[in-house]
Amino acid sequence: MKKARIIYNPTSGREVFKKELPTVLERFEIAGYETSTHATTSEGDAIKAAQAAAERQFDIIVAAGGDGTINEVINGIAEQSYRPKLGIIPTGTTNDFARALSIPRTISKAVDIILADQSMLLDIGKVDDHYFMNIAAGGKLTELTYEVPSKLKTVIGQLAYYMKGIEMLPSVKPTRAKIEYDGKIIDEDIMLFLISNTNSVGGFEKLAPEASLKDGYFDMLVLRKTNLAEFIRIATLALRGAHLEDENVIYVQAKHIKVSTDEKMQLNVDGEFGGLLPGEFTNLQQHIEFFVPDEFAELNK
Ligand SMILES: Nc1ncnc2c1ncn2[C@@H]1O[C@H](COP(=O)(O)OP(=O)(O)OP(=O)(O)O)[C@@H](O)[C@H]1O
Repeated sequence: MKKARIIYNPTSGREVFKKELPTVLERFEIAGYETSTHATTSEGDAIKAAQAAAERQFDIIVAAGGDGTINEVINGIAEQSYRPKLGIIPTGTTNDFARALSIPRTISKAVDIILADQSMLLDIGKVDDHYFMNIAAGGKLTELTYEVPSKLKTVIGQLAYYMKGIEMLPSVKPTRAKIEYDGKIIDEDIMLFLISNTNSVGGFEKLAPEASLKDGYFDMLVLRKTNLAEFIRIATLALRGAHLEDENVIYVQAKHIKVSTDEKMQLNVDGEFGGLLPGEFTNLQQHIEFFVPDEFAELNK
């Protein structure tokens, strides 16, 4: 009998998963899985739980939560020699990775995808000694995401980021950065850089339109020094994916990237604080096997 470990964050999003857990377990049992669950208790707990599940040779791990929970589960298994397949039930406030995989937000539909048993090996990113699946970013602008209180995020979701962003825009200053990628160098004053594994970032679905989750490449966007008016113009273009032609935007694909800055700069990894730069980023091609819907599989043949 196949074994499934369900790791869920009971505090995630609107806290609805626990109520549906008995139904979810029953569906997995009917489909032939022996199931067990782990409710996460604090930050970092899903890392340990996922690592233990890999060591105990579970066939699959189901991660129910937001991007934070999925990030931790990935960090728990990325370095293991045996890595269970990963199913996602998006129940968080931010579910960028699930959106990139076209996984539905409804719990029962997300379970359908896992039980349909279609999986694909996908890329993840590594920065120094931790892993990410969506994005690593730096720049004064990205630092604002930590300033949104989590209560506020739960209540109004994505909007909280934008409100805080608009409030902080006038104080955003450029930073001198040296970015080495696959043997080339960018050495300029920049507003921000984004090293993206997926095309769906912070609610902007067309930010890195060519990003593929199996090609082994990051899509890197660098925004050169701009004034406030230019910045707002480019952000508006980015909403509909028309920013790549702008002379202030550098868009390249790379497997290996090193970033260092003159001033102290924080790194944001999958929406959380990820330490200070410098940082070295490596794309680990097709490193983890995920359950995906037909729609995603068709587009990513
Ligand atoms: N029982 C718990 N109590 C408090 N925090 C927890 C608990 N379990 C996990 N966490 C932390 O909550 C973080 C965010 O979780 P997750 O992404 O699943 O939910 P979310 O609702 O999308 O969160 P966010 O408000 O950060 O967007 C996780 O990275 C983890 O560190």
